[in-house]
Amino acid sequence: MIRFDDVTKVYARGARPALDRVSVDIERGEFVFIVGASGSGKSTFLHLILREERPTGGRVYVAGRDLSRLSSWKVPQLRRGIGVVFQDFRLLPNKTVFDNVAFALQVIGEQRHTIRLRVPEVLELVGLDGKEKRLPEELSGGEQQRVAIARAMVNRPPILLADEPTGNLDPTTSLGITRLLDRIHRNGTTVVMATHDDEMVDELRKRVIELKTGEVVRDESRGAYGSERIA
Ligand SMILES: Nc1ncnc2c1ncn2[C@@H]1O[C@H](COP(=O)(O)OP(=O)(O)OP(=O)(O)O)[C@@H](O)[C@H]1O
Repeated sequence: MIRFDDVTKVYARGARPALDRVSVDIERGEFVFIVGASGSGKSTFLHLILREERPTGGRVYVAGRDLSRLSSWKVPQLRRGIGVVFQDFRLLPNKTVFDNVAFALQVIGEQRHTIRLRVPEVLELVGLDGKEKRLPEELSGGEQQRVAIARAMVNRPPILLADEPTGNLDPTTSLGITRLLDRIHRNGTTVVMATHDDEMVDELRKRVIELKTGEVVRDESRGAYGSERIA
């Protein structure tokens, strides 16, 4: 589903690579944690999948498409197939829960009856039914993140990228969010989650790819957050 073939990313001439000859294959339907210290290249990894950045060397493939050969006018189509969730939720503050999620369908020109059907469906999936009319400020952090996940999933993308989705949440709330991402994964979505959240990684025991100064130093199928913690 996602393939990095010897990918290097250098942002500024002379700077140390943010990613250094990374080769990784993520199958359709996998759940993968990307871990590593701050600055190790996790966000860069996600930006390359979205073609928000382009590699300096090597190739990135998403759903069989070589992103280096993708015309600019096809980038929106690529991104439509990828839901994205961020640490800071990024909700529209003056729109209700329903409208925040509906907006993702409106911008791609979905019809009103599709929107009326899909939004309640996805809000139920994330456990927010009954809160459609609230504004983001009337929700807890965990609920706001659920809205963001609903917005990312309402278009039914085959891939979900999450960049530190539990970074602003307490441990109990984080666990709920991570379990929700796991449920989405079990429904068939390929999930890639960059995180510092050791408890989440240890709880779920999914594939773990660890980056260190841009290099893959570990890739385990049922990994823990830190390699030293593996029995
Ligand atoms: N737009 C940019 N321009 C220049 N350098 C950048 C840019 N984005 C990231 N970098 C550099 O690339 C390296 C990797 O950054 P990246 O954001 O991918 O790491 P990260 O693992 O996501 O970090 P964090 O956990 O703090 O979010 C860092 O040295 C960073 O300073």
